Amino acid sequence: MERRRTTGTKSEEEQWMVEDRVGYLYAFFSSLPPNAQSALLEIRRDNHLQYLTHGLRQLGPSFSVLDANRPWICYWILHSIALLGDSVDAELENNTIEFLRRCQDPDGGYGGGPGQMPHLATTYAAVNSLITLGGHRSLSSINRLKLRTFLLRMKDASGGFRMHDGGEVDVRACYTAISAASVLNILDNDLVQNVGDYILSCRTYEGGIAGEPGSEAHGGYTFCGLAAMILINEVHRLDLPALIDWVVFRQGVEGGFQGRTNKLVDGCYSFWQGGVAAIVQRLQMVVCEQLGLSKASYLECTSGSFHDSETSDISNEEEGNTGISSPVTGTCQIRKEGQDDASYPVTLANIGFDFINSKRPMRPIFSSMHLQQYLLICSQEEAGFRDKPGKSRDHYHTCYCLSGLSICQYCSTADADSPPLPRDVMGPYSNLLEQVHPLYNIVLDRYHEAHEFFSESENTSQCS
Ligand SMILES: CC(C)=CCC/C(C)=C/CC/C(C)=C/COP(=O)(O)OP(=O)(O)O
Ligand SMILES: [Zn+2]
Repeated sequence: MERRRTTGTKSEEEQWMVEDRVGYLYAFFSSLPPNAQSALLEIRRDNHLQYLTHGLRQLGPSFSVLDANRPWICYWILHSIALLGDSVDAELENNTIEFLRRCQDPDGGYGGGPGQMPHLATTYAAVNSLITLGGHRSLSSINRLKLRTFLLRMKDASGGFRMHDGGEVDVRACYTAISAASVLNILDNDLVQNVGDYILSCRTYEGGIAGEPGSEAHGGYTFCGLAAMILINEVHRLDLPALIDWVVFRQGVEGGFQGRTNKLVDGCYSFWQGGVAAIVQRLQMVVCEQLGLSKASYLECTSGSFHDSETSDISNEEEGNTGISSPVTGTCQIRKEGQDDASYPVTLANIGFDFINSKRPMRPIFSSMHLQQYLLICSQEEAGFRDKPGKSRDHYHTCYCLSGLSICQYCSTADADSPPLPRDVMGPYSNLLEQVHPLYNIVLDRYHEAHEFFSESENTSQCS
């Protein structure tokens, strides 16, 4: 079959170059004897850990580098280390908590460095970093009362959020605000007000979500929009069949995902697009409802998609109930079109928790193996990960390539707490990473610790 070559925002030369480099690596891999192939598929855990720890130390004991991105660097590194099943030593942990404390603005939120203006992106990164570090000192260093005030100040008349005082309003700002508020258990109706309308205004004719109304659909923003819509309990308002259609066609012949139509694949979209695909797996009832499928068709299209116990769980549902009520998707409570707050009360604080405890009623909608192959053979370096062959490693790509690998490894199990089967993990089973909460991109056990911590009354009193 003739391969379709696309033209558009990337040049044909660029696409050929990627295909040549990727093709060369795959041909090289195929030419190797089995033991050498296995070695190439191994996650070079120790090397990655060394690269990451060195990166965090480079920020120095005083983290004095002049950069507006430092909480991000902390998050990319700490999250990567957590995904690899490790943690930093006590000194580095103390330095990081202390540094992030100095980034916290007296009026709430976190800036890119001490004394810098608070910004939603660095606030999200700082909150996720502190949750990833875990422990009382780290979690209680977040001033949630002031943070809520900062988030409310960022709220725009459109319902969206602006990144910082006087800054741009976009879907990234909506997600970072909602994600931080949700995980810290400070999400309320004032913050949620009309944010769904803003996100809906960013949908595009292709089926994905853009950064702002009128822009092009992009994987980064589609992840942000979808995750935020779930966290505010309004995901039923998105056109999920159209979104699925868009995201599945973003996986390229190389195995990796592209961020938008006619652009090159890049390892970081393994998380942004792979995360969208993994999230959608738990929304099958909403999808079926939007497609107008009856319960019988729903059962038919899910039967055999996972293990027998999974299908029998679903068949035990009340007759005629095609709603997205809790039993079908585990405990995930997702509102149906037309249901109002009064008829379908939901506690905003529990949405993230219920979501991760829900089952995945359907199999992956993308090729997990092909994506793992791209990540392990084309993105992995001796230490660290990169966008694509020919590019250099960096902490951002290391974080999102590992996050994408974790998404791939766990997306074929129906239950949140069953370990993946060896056949679903490319390379040796020792490649298995920690599982992430896909709505926040935080390693699951750190998420659970934070959820418990911020649900306890003595820790929530500063917010009431
Ligand atoms: C939580 C949070 C802050 C999320 C951010 C999400 C994210 C990655 C947004 C992408 C932004 C964007 C339009 C990149 C395009 O860059 P490009 O033109 O260099 O890349 P491309 O060719 O792959 O589109
Ligand atoms: Zn990238």
